[in-house]
Amino acid sequence: MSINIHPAVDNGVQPGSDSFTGGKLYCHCADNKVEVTVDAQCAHNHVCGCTKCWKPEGALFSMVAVVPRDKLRVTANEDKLQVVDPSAAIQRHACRECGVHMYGRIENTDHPFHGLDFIHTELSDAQGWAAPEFAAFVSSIIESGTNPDDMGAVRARLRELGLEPYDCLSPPLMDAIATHTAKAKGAL
Ligand SMILES: N[C@@H](CCC(=O)N[C@@H](CS)C(=O)NCC(=O)O)C(=O)O
Ligand SMILES: [Zn+2]
Ligand SMILES: [Zn+2]
Repeated sequence: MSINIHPAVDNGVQPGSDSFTGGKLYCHCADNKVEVTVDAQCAHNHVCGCTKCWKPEGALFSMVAVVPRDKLRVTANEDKLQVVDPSAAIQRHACRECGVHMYGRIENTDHPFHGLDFIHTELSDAQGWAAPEFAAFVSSIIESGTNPDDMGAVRARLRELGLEPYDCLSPPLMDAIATHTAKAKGAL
């Protein structure tokens, strides 16, 4: 069985550059592409198996990272963007023609990740974006039709690529979310 995790990692994870400061993202339309300009290196890049994140054709996982929202601007064809699911915590702005998700934004100021936008760095031609570090929501690929019997092989392949598999986010990010919640409740 061939396992297509994501085209950006299937031939090995490429390291990012410490001196990288951002680039432009383009949707998949042949013309009048939506263009998003990001003036920052990304953080917490990872592959995500959830059904909500945009995945390229044939990939089991999405690749998604965050940048400060004040470092991201839509610089061309913004009129083609629409929010995929207005009820979701992450408002994913997708091109209505090609379907690619250009950025995800959290508008709830109480959310632990408010202030960060979610991006797919593969939409950029620039080299140097920080590499994916782990695999999130791995079990969720079953919800998109992956045979549960294949999960052992998928997790083994992720480990081979150096992408430790988790069924939610990584422990440091789950700790950051819990810390935010504890502070909001006064427990910390
Ligand atoms: N099992 C669910 C998990 C969805 C999920 O919780 N996704 C995570 C990772 S992207 C999340 O933070 N979602 C928030 C949102 O989509 O707004 C699915 O695959 O649809
Ligand atoms: Zn498009
Ligand atoms: Zn996701």
